[in-house]
Amino acid sequence: MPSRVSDAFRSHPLHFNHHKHLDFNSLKELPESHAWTATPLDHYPCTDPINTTTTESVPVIDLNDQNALDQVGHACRTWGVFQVSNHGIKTSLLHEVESAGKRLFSLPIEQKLRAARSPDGVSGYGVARISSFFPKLMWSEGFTIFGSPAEQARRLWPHGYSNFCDVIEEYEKEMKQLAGRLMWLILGSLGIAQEDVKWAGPKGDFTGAIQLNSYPACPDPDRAMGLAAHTDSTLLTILYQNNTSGLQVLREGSGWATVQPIPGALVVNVGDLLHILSNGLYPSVLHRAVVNRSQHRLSIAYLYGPPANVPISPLPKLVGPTRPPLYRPVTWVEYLDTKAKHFNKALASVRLCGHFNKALLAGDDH
Ligand SMILES: C=C1C[C@]23C[C@@]1(O)CC[C@H]2[C@@]12CCC[C@@](C)(C(=O)O1)[C@H]2[C@@H]3C(=O)O
Ligand SMILES: O=C(O)CCC(=O)C(=O)O
Ligand SMILES: [Fe+2]
Repeated sequence: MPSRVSDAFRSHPLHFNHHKHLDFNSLKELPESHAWTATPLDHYPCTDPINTTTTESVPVIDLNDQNALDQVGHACRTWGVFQVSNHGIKTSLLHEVESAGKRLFSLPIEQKLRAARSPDGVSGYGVARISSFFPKLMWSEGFTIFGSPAEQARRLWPHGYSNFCDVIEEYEKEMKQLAGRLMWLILGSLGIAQEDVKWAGPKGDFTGAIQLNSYPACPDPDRAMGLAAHTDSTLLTILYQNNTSGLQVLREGSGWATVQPIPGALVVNVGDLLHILSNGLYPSVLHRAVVNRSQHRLSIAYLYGPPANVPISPLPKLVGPTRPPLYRPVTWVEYLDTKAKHFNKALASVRLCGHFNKALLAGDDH
């Protein structure tokens, strides 16, 4: 088993031919390669009709509100996602990172491919990692940054990469701080304090990745998919979306709810590792990105995880005689490796209590 996040995908490389990377802006029709077809893999183990939509709104929480703790707890239990305002990240930094993303994606395809993510790597330009589980391609391109952005940025702009790096590094620093604050707020809403999480002491080396997602305007949006339904393999994810909607979350019992962009707000969603840590009390949220005919959409996700090699398991305080531990311990690296292999069955594959067996994994068609 690899021990570093950067090595998590060694055993499941993602091979994509460069000719599959399209210059989206030059296309007047949706190519067959991108005409999305629902597959059984779209269907997670949930009871909802998968294509129903709802007009319900994701909770918006003012972090300065004195009831923020309770509101966060309620949102995590019932939605697995919420938007935050008064989060302390300067609007100017959000705009700068948005411009940096736009600058990157508007480069010619040949230039972007110079920073292509290697098949077994984490950082760089390419299609979403989960693409290999689907017969058709998604209408999006992505750029993943894990650790320093310098190596990839130098390939994109050999003579002028420092501005991009400065903005990304500043964003990483600010996001890491906010993600820590949000994690303790979320755990606090479960009655968990810092001393209850031994591995998360002051030296706890939490890690984060930045995922820039670009969704060009699409000539046939109803037949395309920006980013297929998935949960994040994180503790939590903080997402900045520009003023174009596209993010949808699955609301149990109701269907897909659009997360309307609110200027300056950030979207926070529960990831699979928080789902495990909370012993299933705060379920990770299934989400996807749809595309539209006239507007380019950009989103920037900060994927926040625990120290790479710490076994994550249900917190002892959330386990008891009436609530046995639902998941076995798993490190972030091991979980990313499992996700790369089993995608939507990864969480079930680490579940205890006989809810899952090897026969289910045998159905993987990856
Ligand atoms: C830390 C990570 C989580 C992620 C894989 C990655 O190494 C970096 C990219 C992340 C992302 C973003 C888009 C959706 C997703 C499922 C994917 O394909 O790449 C997530 C991965 C994840 O959360 O499993
Ligand atoms: O673009 C979006 O709104 C969703 C992005 C996302 O889910 C991700 O990067 O993990
Ligand atoms: Fe996501």
